[in-house]
Amino acid sequence: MIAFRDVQKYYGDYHALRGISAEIRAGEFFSLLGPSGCGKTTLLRTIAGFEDISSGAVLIDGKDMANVPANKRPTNMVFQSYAIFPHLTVAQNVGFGLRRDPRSKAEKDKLVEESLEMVGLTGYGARAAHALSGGQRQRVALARALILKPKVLLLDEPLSALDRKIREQMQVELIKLQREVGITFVLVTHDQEEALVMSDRIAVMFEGEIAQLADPETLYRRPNSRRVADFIGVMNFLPAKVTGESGDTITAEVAGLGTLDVATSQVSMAPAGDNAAVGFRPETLTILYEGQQATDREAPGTIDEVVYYGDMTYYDVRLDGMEKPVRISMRNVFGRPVLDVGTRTRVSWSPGALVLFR
Ligand SMILES: Nc1ncnc2c1ncn2[C@@H]1O[C@H](COP(=O)(O)OP(=O)(O)OP(=O)(O)O)[C@@H](O)[C@H]1O
Repeated sequence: MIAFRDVQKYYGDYHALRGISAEIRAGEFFSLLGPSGCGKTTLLRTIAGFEDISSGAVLIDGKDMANVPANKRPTNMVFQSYAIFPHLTVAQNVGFGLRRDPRSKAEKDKLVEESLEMVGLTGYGARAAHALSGGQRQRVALARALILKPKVLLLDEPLSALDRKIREQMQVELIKLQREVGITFVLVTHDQEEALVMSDRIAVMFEGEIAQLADPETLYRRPNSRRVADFIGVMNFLPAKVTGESGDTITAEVAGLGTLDVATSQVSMAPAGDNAAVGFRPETLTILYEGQQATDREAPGTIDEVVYYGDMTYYDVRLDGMEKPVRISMRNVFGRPVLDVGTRTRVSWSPGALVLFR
């Protein structure tokens, strides 16, 4: 549907996009995720035609967009600042893009009504746009984009100005909407949780390059570098040394955990650094209570810090012999006490849950 072929973009001397090659499939919810300044907005704008590229190509449906101006592309963009016109009604805002459309007023009114229904604003047409909440305004902006039936909807941090509760609600609504209309959505966000929740696939970007492009689960379970692992959620790292390889097993000496064998499928193929490391997510470790057995391996340690979240508790545990603690998340099941700082404990872990970076 959309293809980037070695896209390079310079702003003067600044190299903002450094050879982007990727494909976005028709009908998918695709996110560009990365820290501020990594080039995700610039990349999104090259799809819309708001940004020229320095070299390479952007194709939509196989057609090179080089000489196609923004208003001739099958795309529409929704911005963070939901630029709607406060002095117009909701219906006038939504129908704005149809003002030069030759269809009759009755037909256009019907389209406006349909679009409002899609975003859950049935009956709001006559309201003044300035009298809407942030979430409602964002819906109006969406309806205004959808009424033009674009093949691709481009979303530039559309939810970042909303309160957490409304943002989470809108995330779910956007996924539903996307499934319903079947349009390709491309979302820019710096919020990893948002990207994980909403996307079919995510491109993680750093400094003008795509570091990894994968579905949410692969990004979370099998990040291809420590940097990606660190950006998506919490990952613990322990220094490791690879001591042997045979067939599809690699043996590593891991600080705090000892010697272990990992399958090559658990080894990330990031560029080799001087030192290897193993990474694991907080929920793959478990604190063992008195009398509890480890499901696989266990290691002794001391609780350094306790952060209580109601439904779960984070424990920072210093494994014996380690200077820095690892973070462990535990679901708070009824009847389980929260352990105190300083408690000696045992940690259950499984070699199958970790990733070896080297
Ligand atoms: N018009 C411009 N002129 C010069 N430099 C620019 C221009 N637009 C963006 N840049 C620079 O290019 C880099 C990428 O910008 P871009 O807006 O794509 O980043 P981003 O990942 O979307 O970040 P943010 O989340 O902060 O918007 C930044 O360092 C930015 O300062």
